Amino acid sequence: MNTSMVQSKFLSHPEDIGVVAVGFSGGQTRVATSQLTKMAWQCKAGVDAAPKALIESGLLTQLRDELNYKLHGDDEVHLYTDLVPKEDPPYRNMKNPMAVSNVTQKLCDQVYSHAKEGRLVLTLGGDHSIAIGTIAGSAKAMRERLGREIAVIWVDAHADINTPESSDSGNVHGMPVAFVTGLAKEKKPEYFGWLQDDHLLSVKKLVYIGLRDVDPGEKRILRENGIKAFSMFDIDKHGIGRVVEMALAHIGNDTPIHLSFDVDALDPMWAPSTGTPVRGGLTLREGDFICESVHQTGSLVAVDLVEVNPSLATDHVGASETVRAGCSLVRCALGESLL
Ligand SMILES: NC(=[NH2+])NCCC[C@H](N)C(=O)O
Ligand SMILES: [Mn+2]
Ligand SMILES: [Mn+2]
Repeated sequence: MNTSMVQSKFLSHPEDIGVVAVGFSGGQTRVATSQLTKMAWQCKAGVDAAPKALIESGLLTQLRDELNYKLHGDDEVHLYTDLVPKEDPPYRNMKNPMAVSNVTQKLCDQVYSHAKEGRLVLTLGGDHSIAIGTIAGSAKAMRERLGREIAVIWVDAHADINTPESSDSGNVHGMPVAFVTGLAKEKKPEYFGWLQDDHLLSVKKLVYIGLRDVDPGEKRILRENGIKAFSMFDIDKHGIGRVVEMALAHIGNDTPIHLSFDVDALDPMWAPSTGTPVRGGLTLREGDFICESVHQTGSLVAVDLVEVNPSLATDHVGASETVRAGCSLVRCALGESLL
């Protein structure tokens, strides 16, 4: 491999990647294009569009042929339509709660089974609710394999740490961090009650980068739990280099890192085709730099790329630019740009 400069600390097969492609968007209900009926997101053409577009634009081929990784798992995209119940009324204010719970539970198993083999796991989403499954799977595998907790670097315009009660939208893609940290609790297995202690992430091991659209309730949660967060203000003030350095220092160098990258962390100039764009974001280079820096630690064990949604662009340039940006982020996290 041409990434041999970086020694992986926590992977027993650093040249192997477990790929999970999940075209699921039940964690968000905002649909910008056609007039859809209430539950029609299930069968909406293009729900599977993100992973498919990323794969069709050559991402996996590049990882295989240019970065010399051995890929395991998905060349095709899971839609998990079999896991979506016919009736799925709101529960504790959450929309599509059973569908999201079922899909993330299934994803947790998939991520876990790659991670326990000592592979890096790459998940191509889907909306950010899927991180409930990917982080739960990583956390459990690292506890079992290494007896270690994981850290999460969450790169996003949003904190996604609403509890069902603090959320205004009821969209579960705004809640994944609350569930995986145990700040949102639920006993019923069909509503995320399947999350056990060994699936959870400590709030001390969580770091945000890129925040700029945080709900008042979320600000309170961040403050009350002393969660480390670098907003766009911090990036303007210190520069991206210093911010990433501080984020990594917070985690320490003996902790496996799960990178969860929401493409809406990037400014809409680079990634317009996403469900909840917010102006004033990261440049593509700043996004790539975060990924490169995390790669360089040798601690990376999992990457999520989420919220790429080609069907939301007003023109195909916007869609393909967003896909291109997403591919770039993933390749940087996997060591492409190091000489
Ligand atoms: N993954 C995302 N794009 N999340 C956006 C969340 C927006 C808002 N905070 C909410 O709770 O609904
Ligand atoms: Mn976001
Ligand atoms: Mn997000």
